[in-house]
Amino acid sequence: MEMKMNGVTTSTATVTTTCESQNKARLAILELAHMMSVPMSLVAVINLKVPQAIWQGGSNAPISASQILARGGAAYDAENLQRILRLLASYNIFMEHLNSSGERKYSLTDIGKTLIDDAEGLSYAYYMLQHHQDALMRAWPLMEETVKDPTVEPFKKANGEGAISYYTKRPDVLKLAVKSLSGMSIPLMKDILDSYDGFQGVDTLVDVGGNNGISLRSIMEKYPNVRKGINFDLPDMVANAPQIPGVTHVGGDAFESVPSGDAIFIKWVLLAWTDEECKKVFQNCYKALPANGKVIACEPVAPEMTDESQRTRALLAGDIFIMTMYRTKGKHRTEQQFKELATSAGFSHFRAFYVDPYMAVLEFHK
Ligand SMILES: C[S@@+](CC[C@H](N)C(=O)[O-])C[C@H]1O[C@@H](n2cnc3c(N)ncnc32)[C@H](O)[C@@H]1O
Repeated sequence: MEMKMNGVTTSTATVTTTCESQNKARLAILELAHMMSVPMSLVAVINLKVPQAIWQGGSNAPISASQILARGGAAYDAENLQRILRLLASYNIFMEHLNSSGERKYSLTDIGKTLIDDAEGLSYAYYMLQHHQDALMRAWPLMEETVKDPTVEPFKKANGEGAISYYTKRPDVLKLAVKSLSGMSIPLMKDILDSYDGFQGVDTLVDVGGNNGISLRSIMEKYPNVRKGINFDLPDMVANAPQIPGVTHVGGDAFESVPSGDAIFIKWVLLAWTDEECKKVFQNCYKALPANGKVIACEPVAPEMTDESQRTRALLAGDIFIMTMYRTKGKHRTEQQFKELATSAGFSHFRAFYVDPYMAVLEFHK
């Protein structure tokens, strides 16, 4: 609607729209200012064992905050737990069931169920705990340092040493790190192996940066043609790796050399290295492979376009995590960046398979 007063034309529609967009902007910035409440609430419910109290071996029947606490047997504050659960319900981690008398009960959504341990005692809960432990939390306030001085990682500035050396010196921290990696790997490997068949025809498979060998185990269970698995990682990492039929654990440094095999698997490793380091490892892989050999990398692939989708946000947030914790110049790379790195090390053919929303399988053929 247009109004003319004293020769000035005012449009109420425009005023309303401007006002609405300013309100939305103020709301958005407040949500961001309080964002830390979300991961810290998740950590709190994991530590309080709330998901298991609701899950009860699969019943997942809605229960109230006081019933959740009663199942744990502790006389804790139900009102405050309910406040945490309400926030997490707004992020679709719990489903809130509000009855006519105003009582709130909670069950687990699909996201909440990722926090429930499987038969091996693994889940995404350990990934949440790993990412929010004290040593990592100390590094976050130093993130701006990556812009001012990209030569030293904030993690190192905060803790006096790099992340891997920090983990390997502390048995409890290392245990959590390994559990968090395994909890992510098992469902991811299942998805990959359901749709990617590039392990067919491989007899000896090397997993570079394979940690405890759990990915090799999944591959060899699905593909019995892989008779020999070589799990290659830093000596401190393989020192206590579990025995897996057909798998030999080998300690070493991928920047120096990698063991030979028909194919080389490398998952969730390249992201933590600089371009120069990746090139060096690609060159070492090239030397270790036969004429028709291939590298099968499984890494997050950054989108070319920036948008507001959950996938883009998860991948870009992961990129900042790497920059802050592992290598200021490690990164989530685009498909094109991966291709250029591998080509510079001599690989001639490249294929990408988007089998998972976060990680893609990238094949580099000799
Ligand atoms: C993020 S973890 C990924 C582990 C495993 N591939 C997975 O997907 O669960 C990175 C691994 O790379 C290993 N690593 C780091 N630097 C290495 C090096 N120079 N040579 C061999 N392995 C290395 C680490 O010890 C760690 O186990």
